[in-house]
Amino acid sequence: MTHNIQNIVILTGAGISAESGISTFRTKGAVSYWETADESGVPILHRVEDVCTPEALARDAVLVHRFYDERRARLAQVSPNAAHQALARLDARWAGDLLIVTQNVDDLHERAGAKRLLHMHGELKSALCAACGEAAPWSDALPPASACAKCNEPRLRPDIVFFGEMPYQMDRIYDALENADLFVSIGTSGAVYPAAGFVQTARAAGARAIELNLEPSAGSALFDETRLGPATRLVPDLVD
Ligand SMILES: CC(C)NC(=O)[C@H](Cc1c[nH]c2ccccc12)NC(=O)[C@H](CCCC/N=C(/NCCC(=O)O)S[C@H]1O[C@H](COP(=O)(O)OP(=O)(O)OC[C@H]2O[C@@H](n3cnc4c(N)ncnc43)[C@H](O)[C@@H]2O)[C@@H](O)[C@H]1O)NC(=O)OCc1ccccc1
Repeated sequence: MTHNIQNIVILTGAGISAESGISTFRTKGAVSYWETADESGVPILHRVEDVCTPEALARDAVLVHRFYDERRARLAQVSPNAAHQALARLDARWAGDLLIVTQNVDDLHERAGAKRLLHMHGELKSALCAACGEAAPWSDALPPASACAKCNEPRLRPDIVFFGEMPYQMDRIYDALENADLFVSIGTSGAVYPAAGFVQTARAAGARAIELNLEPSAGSALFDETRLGPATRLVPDLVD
């Protein structure tokens, strides 16, 4: 990390958790899928429209809850990898401003020790009350119809930002982007907005922009530099 860099914003996507065994997003043409697996390991493709929109929750809450229950249960079977750990080391030692903005809803960044971390699309381990907006840790003891501890309404949902919903803490993110000297994007296809637009905001503010990805992304041309390869190699190389 060169000397004239004070403030850093790091954006991560599903690619940083891929080597930990968490599946990435699939986009075939216009249709986007999430892949999980049934108990015998047979892959199941869920269309985003069926599991990750407010309409889907209204239409079939049991399916949406089962989809996120499966992904939450998967967290117990996976661990942070060398890329998560390298970012946690950088977070611990960096004297300037640093913010890790993740699109991921898994808990691998914080399990690696990252502190200056923001989940812009929510977290699997959090429950949200659809009535009063109260967020609370998700506990598996929570039967689907259980009530909100604050307003007692039985309308708890996964604390996940669905498509069509506003991502979390956008003001804090844009403040950090406008003050960044370095913007690093790791393991993201640049397919989903507003995250896919952060590189333009950072560059417009004068930041240097580096992309670390297995393959070129939809936004590669917007970066000063693209390094191709697995995150577990590229991220330690960048930060150590
Ligand atoms: C599909 C897309 C076109 N649609 C959108 O972007 C929509 C609509 C939209 C808004 N603005 C637009 C402008 C233009 C076009 C469309 C839009 N955006 C929204 O709806 C957003 C909300 C979007 C958030 C939805 N929720 C998620 N996640 C939570 C759920 C869950 O996770 O289940 S998005 C979800 O999908 C995205 C997946 O992308 P990636 O993480 O990048 O993963 P992907 O698999 O695609 O790519 C992985 C990459 O890693 C690389 N890789 C793989 N292995 C490795 C490896 N080992 N090492 C390194 N790299 C690796 C691969 O090469 C690949 O490039 C992430 O953001 C993820 O969080 N909300 C909103 O705009 O609200 C409006 C609004 C405005 C004002 C007021 C109110 C409302």
